[in-house]
Amino acid sequence: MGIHVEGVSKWVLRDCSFELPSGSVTALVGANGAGKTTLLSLLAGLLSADSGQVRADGRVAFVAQDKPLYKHFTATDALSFGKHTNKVWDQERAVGWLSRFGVPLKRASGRLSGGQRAHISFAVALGSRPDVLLLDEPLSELDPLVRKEVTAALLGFVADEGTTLVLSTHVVSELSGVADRLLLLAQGELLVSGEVDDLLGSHVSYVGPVSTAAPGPGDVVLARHTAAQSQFLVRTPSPVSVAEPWVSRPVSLEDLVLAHLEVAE
Ligand SMILES: Nc1ncnc2c1ncn2[C@@H]1O[C@H](COP(=O)(O)OP(=O)(O)OP(=O)(O)O)[C@@H](O)[C@H]1O
Repeated sequence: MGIHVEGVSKWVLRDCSFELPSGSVTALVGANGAGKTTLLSLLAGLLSADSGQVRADGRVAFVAQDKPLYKHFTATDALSFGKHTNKVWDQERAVGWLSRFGVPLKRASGRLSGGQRAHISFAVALGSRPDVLLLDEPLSELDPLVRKEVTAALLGFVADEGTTLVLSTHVVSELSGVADRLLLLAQGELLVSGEVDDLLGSHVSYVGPVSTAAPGPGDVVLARHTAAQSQFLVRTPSPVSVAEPWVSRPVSLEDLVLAHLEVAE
């Protein structure tokens, strides 16, 4: 149960095409206003495309960025709502999530913390046993330890049930080891798309003496110069070793994302 998107355009989004296989974990990154929520809303079927096609196979659940909940609803009410509005419902899983994270079941959500409300949204989404789970900045309300636990739990669903996960985030430092695919949006355009391993294998950083040109082949994504040295982050299908005094270094996912975002600014 994957996602297929072809030539989709909507307001700021222009001609986005990509495919996400079943059981993949995709990080959707981009600056504020790049179009992440718009793209997730299209995938969730909450918006329709002006042109192009979106196909998400199976049941889709979407946890919106602001995690909207009726403020008088308790967690129990929210699960009851989930049960009555979804064809498939797994009460045990939904309740299990809330008890794992210690969310009071009988307190109105208006009197819960942002993190506790986020857990109610997760519980409702997971209770619907989605094949495709779309999360818009899911971790933003959570403390660092809980972020780790939530991420591990979500990856558990991917591993155990082949759930296809797409999550937008600004916290690029936490993507490594989580996402196996990347979608990077800049001003509505899909600037980078693909498997993380392929992308890391096709980017390299060259560091050496001050120079106006990179010492090896490829498209320069970002160049930085100090008084003493130059550094080029380059995209190339096959990184080569460079002659001394230059050194080539592998690029981390964070470096790669930040470089593309910085250039797109
Ligand atoms: N209902 C709408 N009608 C027209 N334009 C919209 C609408 N909603 C959002 N936009 C515009 O679309 C652009 C992309 O917004 P979107 O919310 O998708 O960005 P985002 O990448 O999720 O940003 P952020 O990281 O700040 O949440 C913005 O310029 C925004 O003003």
